[in-house]
Amino acid sequence: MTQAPTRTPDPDILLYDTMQRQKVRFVPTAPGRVGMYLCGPTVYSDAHLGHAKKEVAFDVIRRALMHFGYAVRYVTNVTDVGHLQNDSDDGEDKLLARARLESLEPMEVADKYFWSFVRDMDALNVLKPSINPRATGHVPEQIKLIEELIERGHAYEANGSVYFDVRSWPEYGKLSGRRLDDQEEGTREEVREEKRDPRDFALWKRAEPGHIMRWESPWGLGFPGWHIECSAMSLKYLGEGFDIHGGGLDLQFPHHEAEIAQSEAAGHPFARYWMHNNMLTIGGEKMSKSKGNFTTVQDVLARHDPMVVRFLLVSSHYRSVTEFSDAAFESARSGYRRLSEALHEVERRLPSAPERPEPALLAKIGGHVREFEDAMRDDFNTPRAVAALFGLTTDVNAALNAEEVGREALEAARDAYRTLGGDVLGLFAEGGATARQDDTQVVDALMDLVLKARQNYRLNKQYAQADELRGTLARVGVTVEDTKEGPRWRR
Ligand SMILES: Nc1ncnc2c1ncn2[C@@H]1O[C@H](COP(=O)(O)OP(=O)(O)OP(=O)(O)O)[C@@H](O)[C@H]1O
Ligand SMILES: [Zn+2]
Repeated sequence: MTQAPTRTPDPDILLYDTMQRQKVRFVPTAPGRVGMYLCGPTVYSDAHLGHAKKEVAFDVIRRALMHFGYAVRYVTNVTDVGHLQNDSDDGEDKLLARARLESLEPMEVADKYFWSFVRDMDALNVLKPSINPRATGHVPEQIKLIEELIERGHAYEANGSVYFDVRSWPEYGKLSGRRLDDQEEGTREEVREEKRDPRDFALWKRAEPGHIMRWESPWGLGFPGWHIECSAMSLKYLGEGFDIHGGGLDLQFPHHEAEIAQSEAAGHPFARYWMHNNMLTIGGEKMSKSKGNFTTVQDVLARHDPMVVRFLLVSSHYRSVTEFSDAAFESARSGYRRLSEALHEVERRLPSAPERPEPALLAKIGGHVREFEDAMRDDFNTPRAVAALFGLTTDVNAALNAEEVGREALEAARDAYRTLGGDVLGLFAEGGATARQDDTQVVDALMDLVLKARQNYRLNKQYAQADELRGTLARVGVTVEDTKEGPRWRR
């Protein structure tokens, strides 16, 4: 989704650029337009709440840029090949391992977890990407980039695999400041011998016999390495020197370092700003699949309103750690309720609000809007932005409790909640769990009535009418069964 800008692009946005290690003023290459790339999921298992923190963090950044008048092209990839276990150059492909475990085709695994990811992100009100390219759909682009690197002397073939020659690129390590890492743990002797330097990383891997995800290449049958897809796809869809590249802090090294080296060494200027989200932790440790200390987004959503989950995530800054705990959910729930109840009260009163001048209240509301925007201009400081919404709520509640508030002030308050809390932070979405719960109650009550009516028809031997009711329900996918305990329905 690329929203048409509604205001002149704001020139005063500061963001923390990991490369420059400081907050800098954001100046896009094309005035008013932002190209943004985010490293997306490896689709081999359900997303956990840590993944959601990253997605929500960058969704808010995107929404804020849109709010500040920029048209954003937001590209995030789907890794469906090449991500090997232990994130190294050796080991089994994460998708293949999963496919064997679940007796599925690798592409079934990719689709299953891709759609599960999409459902989770929809529930959390994360905007859909403008482009959502898959690694397997861009193998020719990856091969071309690897060929360019070989031509320029920055990559070499060894035994059907191709490695990036780190020693040929002195800038390698400039993002993370790390210069040495041998990444050799768990690597087979054979792979170690293939590399000229232990830091070299795979651009292309020879497919061992039995490896089913493989493609023809100038180096024989194989598959792309994990890092190269992001360079190939971001450059393809956003162009050289695109604006913002995002991802989790843990991806800085080796993944982002590799992305930069292999793009720039091939002659393609890469991202101009690097943004990294910090981790969601549990008991102080990073939530991660491999540690097994994770809670899936689905499990969380089964217990909590998605808007409360989102509120919890935006209540801490994207560069801060978010600790996952029952207490954190409890406080997010009460915080979110405070805001949403005030908004609902404002909207409830609006249709019958009187016309009356309230300059003092309007000025207060305007002040909170400015505080919110200033916070978001300052490296997307969502905790300060949320505090501004609480400030707004204190003033709005005081006015609502004291007197009948006029239309103009109520409209200003509603717009503040809907635009800042809704459009920018992505809160107050329709159809959140609260709404769903209400719907379930309504549907249950209606179905009770319908089944009682059908029972009455049957008692009165009006079988045609009883069957018609059952038929109508069947057409919308509801089955009625008669059991000893009475009729039951399911869909
Ligand atoms: N706990 C977390 N908090 C924030 N972001 C996270 C967290 N875990 C993973 N991410 C981000 O999600 C993306 C995908 O991560 P990845 O698939 O490696 O998840 P993971 O749980 O760390 O898996 P593994 O333990 O197998 O490495 C990365 O950008 C990563 O930074
Ligand atoms: Zn990436």
